[in-house]
Amino acid sequence: MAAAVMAHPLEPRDRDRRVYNPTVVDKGFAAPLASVESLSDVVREAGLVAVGRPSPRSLREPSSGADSGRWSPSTILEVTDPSLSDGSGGGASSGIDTASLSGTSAPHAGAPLTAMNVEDAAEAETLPSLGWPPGPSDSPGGGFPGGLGGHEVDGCWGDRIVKPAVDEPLNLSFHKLSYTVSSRLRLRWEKRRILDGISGEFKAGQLTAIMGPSGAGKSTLLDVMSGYTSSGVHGRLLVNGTARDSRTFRRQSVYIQQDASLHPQLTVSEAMNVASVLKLGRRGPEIDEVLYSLGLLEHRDTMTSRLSGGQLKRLATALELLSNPPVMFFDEPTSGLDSSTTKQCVGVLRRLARQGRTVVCTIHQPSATVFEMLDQLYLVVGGRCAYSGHTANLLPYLAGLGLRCPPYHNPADYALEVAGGEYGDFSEELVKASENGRCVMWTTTYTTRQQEGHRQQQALEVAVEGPSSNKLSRQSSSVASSSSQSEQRRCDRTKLTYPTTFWLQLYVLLKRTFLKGLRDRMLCHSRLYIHLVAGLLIGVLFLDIGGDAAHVFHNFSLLFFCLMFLMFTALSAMILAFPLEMPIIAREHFNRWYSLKSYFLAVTMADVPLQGMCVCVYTVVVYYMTAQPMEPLRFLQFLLICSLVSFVAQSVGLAVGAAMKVEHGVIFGPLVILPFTIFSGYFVIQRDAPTKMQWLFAASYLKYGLSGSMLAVYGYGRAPLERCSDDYCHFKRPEKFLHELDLDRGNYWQDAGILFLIGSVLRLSAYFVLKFRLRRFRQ
Ligand SMILES: Nc1ncnc2c1ncn2[C@@H]1O[C@H](COP(=O)(O)OP(=O)(O)OP(=O)(O)O)[C@@H](O)[C@H]1O
Repeated sequence: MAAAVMAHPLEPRDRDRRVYNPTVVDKGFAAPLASVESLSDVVREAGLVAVGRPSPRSLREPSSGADSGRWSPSTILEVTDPSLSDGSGGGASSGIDTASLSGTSAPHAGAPLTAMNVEDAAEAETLPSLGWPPGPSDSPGGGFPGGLGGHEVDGCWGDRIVKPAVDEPLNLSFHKLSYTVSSRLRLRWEKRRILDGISGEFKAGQLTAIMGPSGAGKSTLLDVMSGYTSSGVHGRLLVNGTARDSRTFRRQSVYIQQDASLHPQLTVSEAMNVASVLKLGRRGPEIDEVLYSLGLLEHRDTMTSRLSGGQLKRLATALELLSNPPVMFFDEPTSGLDSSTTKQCVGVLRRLARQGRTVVCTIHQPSATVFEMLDQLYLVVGGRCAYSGHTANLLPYLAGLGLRCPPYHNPADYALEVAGGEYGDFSEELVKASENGRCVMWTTTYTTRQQEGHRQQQALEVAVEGPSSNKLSRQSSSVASSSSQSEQRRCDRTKLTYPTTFWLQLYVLLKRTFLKGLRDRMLCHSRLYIHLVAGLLIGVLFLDIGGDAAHVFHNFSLLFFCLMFLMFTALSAMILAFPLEMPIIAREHFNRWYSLKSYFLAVTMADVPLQGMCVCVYTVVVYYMTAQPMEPLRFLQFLLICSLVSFVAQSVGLAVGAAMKVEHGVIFGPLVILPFTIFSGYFVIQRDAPTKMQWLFAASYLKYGLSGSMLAVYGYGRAPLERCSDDYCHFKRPEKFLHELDLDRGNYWQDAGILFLIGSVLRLSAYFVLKFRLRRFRQ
């Protein structure tokens, strides 16, 4: 029997009665002490019907209207005072109708909840809504009703609600899956099979852990299942029984890798905003909701670089959770976490699963408590399946093979010891017994099988009595219509490659890259100062030589040095742009935040203002101090040529950075551009070079830079130089000097055009190299 009491749960008079007041929920937790996360605790502490033990009604009635997809307060709790219940101690739960767990009316309708026990399902379905929208963000408590100010949330984030249940549960299965790589062994390419014909199923609503000894193939299996690795994979991958379409599946799943690669220069909320706009096309209320549910709300203004390891992992999950994906893969989400944080982390994964998601993770040596929190275990040994089934069935399974776990021994440890060969080599027996993952008899518990039987019995009754005679049929028809709607939504989504347009992606990524650049003050300022200081030094060294006919060769050296300097600074600024971000690009691009095109364009465009400023500062200082001709057109032409040379050098840097690792790029980059200096026309004039080497001059972009800058300074009918600090100046007339250097027939605009062309082609190549590298990076 349900009872709604109009008082705060912690008010003394009600504390005595131990009754929770649902109206507090309705009012958005306005009461000072009832913070949202403590709701379940309050109920538990109060000795009431646990959150995981709702009434049948609360299980069946999702909220409607504007709040659909979430659970309205009325469905959160219909709290029953045990004293008023039937005395079974289970309160309303004692009356749970197992049919209500069939998933027909639940938010994860259609998801087979075969291995979920009653409590688990109830836990999933009675998770309270956060009552969005929250109050003003500057309110105490971070804008959440009920207030979180000063509340230590880190300790209980595993107990919180996360995103609303998914509307499209997906069961993944794989049959005879193999993955082979070719590796080079003593000048020979050898094929190595890492996954060997394994099968299995990862169900919606369940938390599946992949375990096994080191090197068994756990991460590889996750890579293959998530689609992160696709070449070299053979076998059948199915989603809800039909062949997996990799493009569609990428829209439905996210993969959170072991090393949470995030942008250290952004705060938590900035990172969430970027993810939200890219994934949802807007900055939504989901941000605070998700942050809250993962215990990060009070850290939202913290720089990502200052987060702890566990917080980083949670942030990585929060970023992907924004799009409410039905399938989530986690590679070792608990590595590096202490036991308490590990428990919280697995708690979050379990909750994500309970809301209808398919959650698969790899895990190393879970404690007995953590192991109990898992639903399904997929044990891998040498790329084959040693066990696939419910965690509760592991020990009976092993016992059936004569492998008895010692009393008080952690089952997870025992399984790993067996798999690792500590009790002898049982791998063949295990693989045989599990039929390499095909055997499904261990996937359900005894209790669940009973529930399953009960549900089938009910379905049979409905079929006999007719479709309209039972509420189950009504639920079924609503499921049918919702599944056709979700089918429609799926079709709509299939047309889109990314959630947002190219231009929005470009805008967001540009903004993010700018922000990161500005935050990296050291790099940003030092680049500017280096150009200024170098300009001043060169200016002093070559002071006033520009108009002196006795120093034309010195001026020639000066112009060449200017190009060299700008070339190296531009190259080194861009050479690290991609290698350092490769893990981040791989994650974000794979999880469909943006296309590679928009990322590439944003990164290359974002550096333009800073590099432009650097070139301007340097050029203005040097041009003025060395007394080059004070004609605006000549100055602009010189500036343009300098900018184009740095554009080309940036493109070389991007291409080298895209193709190589950081350590290789730093060494190899300067080596790539050195040959261009030899054939620039400074050391050897083109007409004096052997005929067979003439083409190398044509390929040297520095030659066009030097030719262009000389023409800008001395070309186009410049008047004879007025000053001559020597007794005799042979090159008083600039055209005579240009003729000496074989530049008198040169064309400035042609040089500028060729430089632009070379820069663009190199940039395009950098894009394709990056695309290729990204593919290789995922293998
Ligand atoms: N691209 C590859 N080329 C060659 N060998 C590979 C490749 N990918 C994986 N392997 C090998 O496959 C085996 C399984 O690797 P995987 O990373 O999946 O193991 P794991 O079970 O996750 O190990 P750990 O628990 O230590 O992380 C390892 O021996 C690894 O060296």
